Amino acid sequence: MTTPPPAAVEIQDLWKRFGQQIAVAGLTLRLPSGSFIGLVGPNGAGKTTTLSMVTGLLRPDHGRILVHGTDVWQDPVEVKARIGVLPEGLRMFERLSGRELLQYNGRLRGMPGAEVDRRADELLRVLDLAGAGAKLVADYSTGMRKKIGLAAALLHNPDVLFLDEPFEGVDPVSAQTIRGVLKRYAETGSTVVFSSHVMELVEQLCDWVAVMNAGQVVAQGPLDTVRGDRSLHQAFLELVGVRDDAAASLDWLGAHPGGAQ
Ligand SMILES: Nc1ncnc2c1ncn2[C@@H]1O[C@H](COP(=O)(O)OP(=O)(O)OP(=O)(O)O)[C@@H](O)[C@H]1O
Repeated sequence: MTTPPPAAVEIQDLWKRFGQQIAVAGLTLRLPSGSFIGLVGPNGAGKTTTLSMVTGLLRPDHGRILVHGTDVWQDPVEVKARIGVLPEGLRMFERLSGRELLQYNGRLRGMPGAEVDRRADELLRVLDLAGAGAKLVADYSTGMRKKIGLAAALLHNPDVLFLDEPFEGVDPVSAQTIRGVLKRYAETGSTVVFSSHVMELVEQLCDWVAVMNAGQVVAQGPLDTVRGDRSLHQAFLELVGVRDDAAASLDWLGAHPGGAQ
């Protein structure tokens, strides 16, 4: 019997409630180190809430989260030094240029200035932002914002990278660039955890998948085990219980025989 790889992230009985809404309901999850992990689930499943709690941005009501064995909420400084985060709806310092943003992030993390400059140059070049390094972040497009956010998350070479929908609103060329950077990062034995709605992308990139529904994990494991002999798309629809008849009651929609009503 082979021993399983150590956990990069271990979540035990995690709960989060917003008023009447239970967003995360007793979630338990183990994400192996050195894996490329896809977190999938329908809208409102609790992915962003979970990632926010795992990365120390949102305090859980209950439960425990360990990143490489360190408790996120008991020892946040140590954990935050080891992780990189690209949150959803990333808020950035809009009046800094892309390069200044990276320099600021690097200095905040205590890195020497010369090393920050060297890495910032390389990241800007690899992410096709070299020509936009002096442009204000406020003037960046959606895809450029994702890329500079990714650069900021990678700058200190974290052990684990958390990305909330990194490909949302990104064109195919930029998506390819981001994919290349993430693959290169994962090949070094680091761990990537990203949420996405694009099953094809998760299938292409990930070797491990966790499927969430209604605040809980309904499947987790190696990609091949979770999808079985189906596509991930099909497995996902079956796991979260797709409703084929959802639109049937919209009998007023379409067909205007006697003119529009
Ligand atoms: N700050 C908040 N206040 C109130 N309810 C919230 C808040 N944040 C999340 N929720 C609710 O918690 C549930 C889970 O939301 P969450 O954003 O975590 O889901 P998600 O899986 O990331 O969804 P999506 O795929 O649409 O981004 C939803 O019902 C949402 O309305």
